[in-house]
Amino acid sequence: MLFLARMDVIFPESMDSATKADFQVREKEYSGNLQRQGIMKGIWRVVGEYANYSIFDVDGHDELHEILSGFPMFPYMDVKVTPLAKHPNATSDDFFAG
Ligand SMILES: O=C(O)CC1=CCC(=O)O1
Repeated sequence: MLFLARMDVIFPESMDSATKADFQVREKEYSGNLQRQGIMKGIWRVVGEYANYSIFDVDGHDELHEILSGFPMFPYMDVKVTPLAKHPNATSDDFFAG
């Protein structure tokens, strides 16, 4: 099942830059592992915002929740999830093949 997630990162103003940098390193590692496993199909920056759109291919809601809540930045993220179904006019089955 495919899901589109928008993640907005909101760090508290009081958080120092070293702590932010540490979150970014750990986030990249966690995210990279998911991408290498094919669970996270892609991630895009929202232009001009500290936010991203990502696509996840998971078995269901519980797995997605577990994955999202495992992101190191999860406590500082506002996450909105949209379930995706195949569009009848889609010319490619790529995302649905796996
Ligand atoms: O958008 C960001 O920088 C935060 C983030 C969430 C998942 C990821 O890889 O980065």
